[in-house]
Amino acid sequence: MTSQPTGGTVLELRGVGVSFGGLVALEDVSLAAAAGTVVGVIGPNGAGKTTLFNVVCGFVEPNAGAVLFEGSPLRPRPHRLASQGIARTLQGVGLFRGLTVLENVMAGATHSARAGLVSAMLGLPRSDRDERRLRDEAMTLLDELGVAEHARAWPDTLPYAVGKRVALARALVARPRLLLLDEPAGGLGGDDVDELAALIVDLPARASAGCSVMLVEHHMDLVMKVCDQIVVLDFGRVVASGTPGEIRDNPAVAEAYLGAEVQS
Ligand SMILES: Nc1ncnc2c1ncn2[C@@H]1O[C@H](COP(=O)(O)OP(=O)(O)OP(=O)(O)O)[C@@H](O)[C@H]1O
Repeated sequence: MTSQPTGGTVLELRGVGVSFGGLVALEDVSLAAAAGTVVGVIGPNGAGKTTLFNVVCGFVEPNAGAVLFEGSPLRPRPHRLASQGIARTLQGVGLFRGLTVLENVMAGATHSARAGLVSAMLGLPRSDRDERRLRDEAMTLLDELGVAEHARAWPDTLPYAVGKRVALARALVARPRLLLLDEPAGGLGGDDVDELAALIVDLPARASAGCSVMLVEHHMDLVMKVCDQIVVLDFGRVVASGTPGEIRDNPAVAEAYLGAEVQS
């Protein structure tokens, strides 16, 4: 890996290491995610995938290496992530139960609204124009993701697959330049996974606000379908990276998964 940021690289990890006490969760991990692409991070259980995401989000501080976002050192702060241009969806759904679907999506953009939902919750004055703009943006996203009819519903009443889409809308409303998807297909059935794949493939090229995508996923079928580049972790190290075709044929990948159940 070069020491100069390459043009068009949105996220770069250089020699990142993370230890939890004596346990090495990531060791000398280097990877680069090109702008406008979908990058998959795969590997058996305990390989370090979630830890890698947590490093990018600032939940875990690496004890070695560097993280660069758009060529500059990234000092991620979980509470400021959206304003730094990064959004993340969680495993499961993770919507706020006390807010409607529309309010949940609006809450994803509070950093960009001069006075947003947080102000509203705190009873602070806010600009009607800001709120209208945010509401429109949130509705547009729900519409794009095919779940606008649920805008006034409460999260608890939603079918699981709809909840996942709402969570995606909430992440997208902040117009991230990098979107981290943590097991987006988890808990979804076959048809829903296919529809999700189509949505993910389109994310980098969205007219309103395209973004690069990095995803952690056990669902191999989805990974192979949507990713431009795949990074394979095993015991905290990168054991392979390449296109889906290269990864499929890589013996080191088969070895990493030997004995591990691969969901397809
Ligand atoms: N906060 C923590 N404290 C101690 N050990 C941790 C912590 N977080 C992760 N680990 C350990 O680090 C290693 C990597 O875990 P991580 O959750 O990143 O793997 P993963 O690839 O996401 O696994 P899975 O596919 O099961 O979610 C594991 O051995 C895990 O037990």
